[in-house]
Parts: sequence; structure tokens; C-alpha cells
Amino acid sequence: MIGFIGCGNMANAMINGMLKNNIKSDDIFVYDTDKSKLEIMSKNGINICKSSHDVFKKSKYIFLAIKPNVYSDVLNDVKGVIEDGSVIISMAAGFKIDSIKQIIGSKKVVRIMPNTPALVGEGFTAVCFDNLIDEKEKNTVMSLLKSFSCVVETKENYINAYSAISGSGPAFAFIFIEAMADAAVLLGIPREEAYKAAQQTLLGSSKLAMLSQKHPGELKDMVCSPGGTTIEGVRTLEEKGFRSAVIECIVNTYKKNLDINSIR
Ligand SMILES: NC(=O)C1=CN([C@@H]2O[C@H](COP(=O)(O)OP(=O)(O)OC[C@H]3O[C@@H](n4cnc5c(N)ncnc54)[C@H](O)[C@@H]3O)[C@@H](O)[C@H]2O)C=CC1
Ligand SMILES: O=C(O)[C@@H]1CCC=N1
Repeated sequence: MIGFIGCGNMANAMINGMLKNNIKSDDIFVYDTDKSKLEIMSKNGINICKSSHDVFKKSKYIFLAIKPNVYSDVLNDVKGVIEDGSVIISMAAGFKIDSIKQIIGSKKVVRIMPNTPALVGEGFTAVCFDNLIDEKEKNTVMSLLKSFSCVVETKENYINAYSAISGSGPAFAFIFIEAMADAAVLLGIPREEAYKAAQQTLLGSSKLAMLSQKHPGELKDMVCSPGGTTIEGVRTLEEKGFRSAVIECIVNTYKKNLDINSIR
């Protein structure tokens, strides 16, 4: 049985993926303090629980899909009902497995860093397992995560970097899409057409990079004719510090994860 504490963006994304991959709504138990979120879940046939305690009692795999600022309160509240066999799956930015265990004791904890494209089955999730998790539990968690994302098992040390790159990354990609569309509108293209062009261009470029397995620089060179138009745009991006802006953005996002770690 699978449980969710919190039914917001990430829980919705994950549950949608699971339902599309043959996990039965009857096997999912959820709780949220916001009743309107529970009503939406109920309409999809998901079991609604009266409390977090109820979710823990009914499920083996429990996703903590709540914001980091309520993690400590929720963990303190449920620590008495967590069984030794329960597997707690945490996704909060900047919250270490050790910090969780300091509250709930020696229980099985998995740390994941998912992202919102999971909503359309195209998520990316970095995962690390603590050493109390056995092989069968690990396989079950991996297959749950694979129902909504591409999954990479990693060291916990890297989770903060993944948080910056793939966790926060969609926000940065959406700004790029918005900026490209704004430019298109400035050039007279209707707004709807502008978004379509920008979105498909990013989607197609990602797919080409993945499927061709060519270096991104080589793919960029394939678009730039000598003395042509694209190389003029590339020159402008370099002049405006585009690469450096992206690198600084990811590094500062990573540093913020470390800051949040240090205050917990
Ligand atoms: N949104 C994103 O792109 C990503 C989010 N995360 C992490 O996922 C977690 C969830 O984020 P979102 O789904 O975006 O948040 P959200 O705000 O959409 O959902 C959180 C839900 O928790 C509920 N809630 C608040 N207090 C509660 C309590 N005491 N008991 C039960 N439910 C409670 C809220 O009503 C809300 O429905 C966070 O820890 C975040 O850091 C990780 C990677 C990406
Ligand atoms: O900003 C946040 O708290 C989360 C972590 C990764 C993406 N969003």
C-alpha cells in the first residue's frame, strides 16, 4: 500500500503517473489538511484518510509530499505510529536523511528529488536509499518512481545539486520559453503561436540531444551556417553572459539548498 501526506503539485504528479502504470487507486491512501485537495483525490477513487496517522497505519511506502517548513511538525506528530517496516520517502529540498532520523529514530528512509514534468510522465528523479532498505523495497520504490519519471540512483551528497538542476530546473526552462515567446510576440507573431514555437523548439532540441547522443556543441554547430543568422544570435548570447548566467543561477540555487540544510 502507498501513502501520501500532502496532495499538492508533486503528489498529484506522482499519483497520476502511478495510476497510468497499473497501480490501483484502491492501493493509495492520502491525507491533506486542505479538504479541497482531498475532494479532488476522492473523485479519482483514491482512499481518503482522516489524519496522517491513518496514512501511516494503512501504507508501507509513505511519500512526504509536504513543504519543507512543515516537515518537522509532521514527523514529530507521526513518529509514534511509524512501524519498523515502513518506508518513508522524503522529497523536501535541503532535508537530509540524518535530520529526518533525528526526529523519527532508526527507520527506513529514502530521499528523492523529483520535478514537476512528472505531471506529464516526463519527470526526472534522483534517489538515494539509506542502508536499512532491503533489495525488494528498493526495487518497489524504483518502479514507483519510474511510473512518472526517468530515475537516477545517486549519493545523498549530490541531492542538493540535483535539486538545483532538475528539481528547480523546470522553472528556469519555463522562463526561457516565456522569453522566447515574448520575443516572438515583439516580432508580431500571435501569443499562442509564439508559445507553440518556443515549447516545441525546446522539446525537439532535448529529444535530438538525447537520441542523437551528439555533443550539444556539435548540435549547435549544425544550426550555425558560416556568416549566417544563428551565429549572430549565438554571439549575442555570449556577449550578454547567457552561459555564465545559467551557471551562476544553478550554483546559487545549490547554495540556497546548503543554507536550508544548515538551519535544520
Ligand atoms: N514543486 C516542485 O517543483 C518540487 C517540489 N519538491 C518538494 O516536494 C514537496 C511538496 O511540494 P509541492 O507539491 O510543490 O507543494 P504543494 O504546496 O503543492 O503541496 C503541499 C501540500 O501539503 C499540504 N499540507 C500542508 N501542511 C500539511 C500537513 N500538516 N499535513 C498534511 N498535508 C499538509 C498542503 O495543503 C498542500 O496541498 C516539498 O517538500 C518540495 O520541496 C521537490 C522537487 C520539486
Ligand atoms: O523550491 C523548492 O523548494 C523546490 C525544490 C526543488 C524545486 N522546488
